[in-house]
Amino acid sequence: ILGGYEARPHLRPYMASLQLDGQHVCGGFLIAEQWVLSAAHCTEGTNGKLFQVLLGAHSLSEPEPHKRLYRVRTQIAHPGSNIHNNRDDLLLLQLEEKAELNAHVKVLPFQREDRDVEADTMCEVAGWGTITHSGRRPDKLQQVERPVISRELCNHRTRHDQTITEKMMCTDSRKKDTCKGDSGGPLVCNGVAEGVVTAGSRVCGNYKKPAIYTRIAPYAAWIDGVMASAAG
Ligand SMILES: CC(C)CC(=O)Nc1cccc(-c2cccc(CN)c2)c1
Repeated sequence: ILGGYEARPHLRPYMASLQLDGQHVCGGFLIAEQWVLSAAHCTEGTNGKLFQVLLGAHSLSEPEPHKRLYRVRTQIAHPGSNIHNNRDDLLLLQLEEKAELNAHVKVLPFQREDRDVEADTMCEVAGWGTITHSGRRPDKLQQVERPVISRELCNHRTRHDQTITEKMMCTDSRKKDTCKGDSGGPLVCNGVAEGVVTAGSRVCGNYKKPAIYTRIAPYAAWIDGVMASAAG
């Protein structure tokens, strides 16, 4: 997160850190006791290795009472996701066991009504992604408030030039923005997860490249289907 600030500890008990060999790679969030939603592009370069999911954390390094690392039973990328564009950039992770829910570990409801969030709506996004252009990584969860911008503006020739589909949404990226390692985290508007951070043009803090999110509502049926079929 560029231009943000340290989150109040455990005010976002749904936040997950997707880790490989103890290193934070991407964000994610708890959508059910045994399921985390993140971004498919986070699996780039992992050579099919499974993530581990850290829940209940504020600091990535310090011991905290409700912090717990979960193994992943299965990772399911949306069948439409690919490395060439940001379309269908969603990843579902089934934990080896149900997460122990408590004050620091909670499920975040996601939007199921497929209607655009109005432009200028202030939303918030949090993550352990880089906090400087030089790529400094924070130890503690950061957050920032960002206004939604219209798809029309986001699709302008000088911005993302007609690549933003009706299954995506954008927020202003002037100075305050998502950045590397924030992918997979939720864009929360009025307490509901409306979007999942995607890398887009992999540029941060430049108003010409607004932040892009995969809207969740259009994928509610896919998410429910995967969770139901894996329920076993
Ligand atoms: C395996 C993945 C971590 C690879 C990756 O995502 N790289 C990468 C590099 C630079 C910026 C970003 C990035 C992320 C989220 C939002 C934005 C733009 N606001 C950029 C993402």
